[in-house]
Amino acid sequence: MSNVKLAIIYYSSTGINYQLAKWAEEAGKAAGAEVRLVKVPELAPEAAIESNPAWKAHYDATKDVKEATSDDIEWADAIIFSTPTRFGNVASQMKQFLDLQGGLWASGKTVNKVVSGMSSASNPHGGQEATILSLYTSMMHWGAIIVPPGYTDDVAYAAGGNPYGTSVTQGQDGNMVEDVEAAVKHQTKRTIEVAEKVNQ
Ligand SMILES: Cc1cc2nc3c(=O)[nH]c(=O)nc-3n(C[C@H](O)[C@H](O)[C@H](O)COP(=O)(O)O)c2cc1C
Repeated sequence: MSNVKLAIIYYSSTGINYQLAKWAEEAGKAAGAEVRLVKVPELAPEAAIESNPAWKAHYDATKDVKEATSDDIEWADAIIFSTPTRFGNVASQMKQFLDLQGGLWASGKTVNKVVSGMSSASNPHGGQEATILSLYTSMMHWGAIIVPPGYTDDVAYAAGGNPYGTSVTQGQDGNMVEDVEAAVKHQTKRTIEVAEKVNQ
């Protein structure tokens, strides 16, 4: 049984980062952590969502997933973020959520959170690393403890070998190209293990 409280905070428009988040949730529960899976609020205009059937379908399918709040950050010992790449950067929905944590940051409540990031893009080199690095830049300002997966397990290689954080390519058919489930689960387990050490 782990003493770690793990928040998995994601944004997803067509389901890829939701699936990454779900695998992280599974791994977190398997490790005995207390887990919250939450999505950041959607910001896009209704018309944009309606114009994209895959986006609309995912939006409707995940209506019941709880929305992330500052309380989830304050509550968590460890946080796994998952965000799609948008022009090589963190999705604005995720960025908005981070930017709304100024009050928490100012009161020192983001310090020593153990964090790790995941991402996806439609090209194998479409900006996944840059997106995760952008996320980590904000985490440095938070005084968070960043836990990259590195090459701490061979599963990283089969998943495309991104040491910054697990990332995946979304193919033209909308599905994942690489098999990254094991890498997500390893990254989650490792993040929890580091949080356990920090909690000691
Ligand atoms: C506005 C916009 C910008 C995007 N920018 C990139 C990009 O820079 N590189 C890339 O490979 N894919 C890009 N994509 C594709 C998305 O990253 C991809 O569809 C996403 O990772 C799927 O994740 P999701 O299903 O969780 O939303 C972009 C998509 C949109 C809508």
